[in-house]
Amino acid sequence: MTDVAPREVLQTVDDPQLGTDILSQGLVTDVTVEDGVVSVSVALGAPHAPVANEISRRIEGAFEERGVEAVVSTEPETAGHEDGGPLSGVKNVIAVASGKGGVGKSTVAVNLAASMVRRGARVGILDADVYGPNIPRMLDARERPDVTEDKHLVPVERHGLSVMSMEFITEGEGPVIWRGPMVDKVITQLLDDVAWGTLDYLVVDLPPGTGDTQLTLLQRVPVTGAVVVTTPQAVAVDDADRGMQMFSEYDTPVLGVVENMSGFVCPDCGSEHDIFNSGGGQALAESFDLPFLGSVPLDPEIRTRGDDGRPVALDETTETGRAFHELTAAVMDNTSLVHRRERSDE
Ligand SMILES: Nc1ncnc2c1ncn2[C@@H]1O[C@H](COP(=O)(O)OP(=O)(O)OP(=O)(O)O)[C@@H](O)[C@H]1O
Repeated sequence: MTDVAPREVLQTVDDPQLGTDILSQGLVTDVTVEDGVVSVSVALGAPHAPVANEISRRIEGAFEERGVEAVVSTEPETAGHEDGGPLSGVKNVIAVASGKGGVGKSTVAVNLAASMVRRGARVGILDADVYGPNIPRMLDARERPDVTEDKHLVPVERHGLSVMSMEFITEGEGPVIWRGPMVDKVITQLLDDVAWGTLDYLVVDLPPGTGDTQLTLLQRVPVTGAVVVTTPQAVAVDDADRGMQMFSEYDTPVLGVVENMSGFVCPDCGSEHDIFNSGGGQALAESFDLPFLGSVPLDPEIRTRGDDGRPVALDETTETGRAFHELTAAVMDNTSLVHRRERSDE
């Protein structure tokens, strides 16, 4: 052990996505040696991202090759939003957005959040779709949230997720037609007056388009990254363009594009049909130079399980469950990438 310099070893470990070594990238936050065992802390920003496991394995392997045991911890050293506000225990805010309504944005948000839980993360979901909140139905979370002594709403727990929806605070008054300032007030309440606690990820289901809710959220919260959901039909480039402009105005990185309702696997004959065409998501990603995160098939189980409050992503034995699991891995890896890029730019 004595002739192994830990920092020199770390310099030989490359980041799998960026290709540069993790030491010069500034990812190593601490190195200690005790009883011949090297402890390394790396800041990767996105807990339970597969890339974090890969980097840990690379570090351990590099030491093992030199006959040294290494223990790696990948938890980020800070909580995330350090303003001391209600989101200060939240490490990553992931906004799920779409240019148009009805493309399955809420479905993707719920299943993404459920898959993150399956991967071991602490996750909350905020239904910010003030005009059509459907997260409570998709998770069968209908009860009124408790209120703490200092008047904070306690998210409803379901399938390991902390859930909050504007439907909880409007007592199911039905569809609302709200003007900008009112939307602003409700979103502010959902952000400020909720006891979110410690979360690795807060997934936010935005309403479609580029309205008041999106602007309030982007102004008020440091959103770590956005996931854009689209369908395979000819994508309305104008809508997408407005969305991308909005995110870039607020310096919000777009983590990538998901194509939903991509191909239909016929339950009777087993063959796949491209009912809505295919490749629209990939094309959208390419035209904006964004990562393509994956596609989700048109699967009747998505709707039936969504209606029963049991997201399909909870069951990885199904092909659709696995599709969500894979795209969630890509979302988490790209979230980590945002943090790692930030550190190497510091
Ligand atoms: N891949 C899919 N296969 C089958 N049904 C789906 C799929 N994705 C979504 N759905 C169904 O389509 C309907 C609309 O989905 P969802 O509410 O997620 O869309 P949205 O984009 O969030 O809509 P809104 O514009 O109202 O916010 C739901 O009934 C949902 O179960």
